Amino acid sequence: MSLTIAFDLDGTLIDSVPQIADCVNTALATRGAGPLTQRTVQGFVGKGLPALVRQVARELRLPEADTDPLHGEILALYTRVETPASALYPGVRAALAVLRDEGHSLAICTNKPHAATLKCLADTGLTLLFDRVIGGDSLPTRKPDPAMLHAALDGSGTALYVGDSETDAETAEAAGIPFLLFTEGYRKSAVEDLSHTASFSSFADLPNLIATRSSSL
Ligand SMILES: O=C(O)COP(=O)(O)O
Repeated sequence: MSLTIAFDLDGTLIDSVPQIADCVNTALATRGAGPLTQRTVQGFVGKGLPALVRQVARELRLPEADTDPLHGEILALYTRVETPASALYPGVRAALAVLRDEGHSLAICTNKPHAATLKCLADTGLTLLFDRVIGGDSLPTRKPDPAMLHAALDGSGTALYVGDSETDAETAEAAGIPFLLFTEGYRKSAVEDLSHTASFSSFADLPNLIATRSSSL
């Protein structure tokens, strides 16, 4: 059976924290603030850029009035930053190619800003694999609101969402779509806390896992 499979981006297909941290720290350096470690920045990824900037500002006690300018500067850097192909998690490209060859339609549903998402997909050579790309500023609301996932799935009844975080799991649940958890990404809680969720730790296993599950969808 062919499915529409939506993927989260940061922490699912791509380990993008080094690039995000670079953008954040470049903008902070002009203020004489920071730098923040990649680990700290990773903890702020998942709810979109405005939420990340608010957490950066809180962490460093930056003046409230600086939040909007800081967001604008980070967004400008983020839209230009190069993502190396090595940022893809192992096996991602091959797994996506297999899923396409099997006739599935693929989409991106990420809270990363849309322009930065398109650049990241182009840099890593993934653009042509996806039929639809919904970014964090594509719609009035972000994940965990399910509207983004509905848009990414474009009305397809037989669908799956693949992501790495609690936000992704919550989004899938709100949309009524089955969820597959990639356990090697930026999840904040223990895997056991999400043990009711089907999971995988290697993209080499994903096509088989989807084939097994698609029979029960
Ligand atoms: O928070 C972000 O900017 C992106 O996060 P996501 O790709 O995991 O949705």
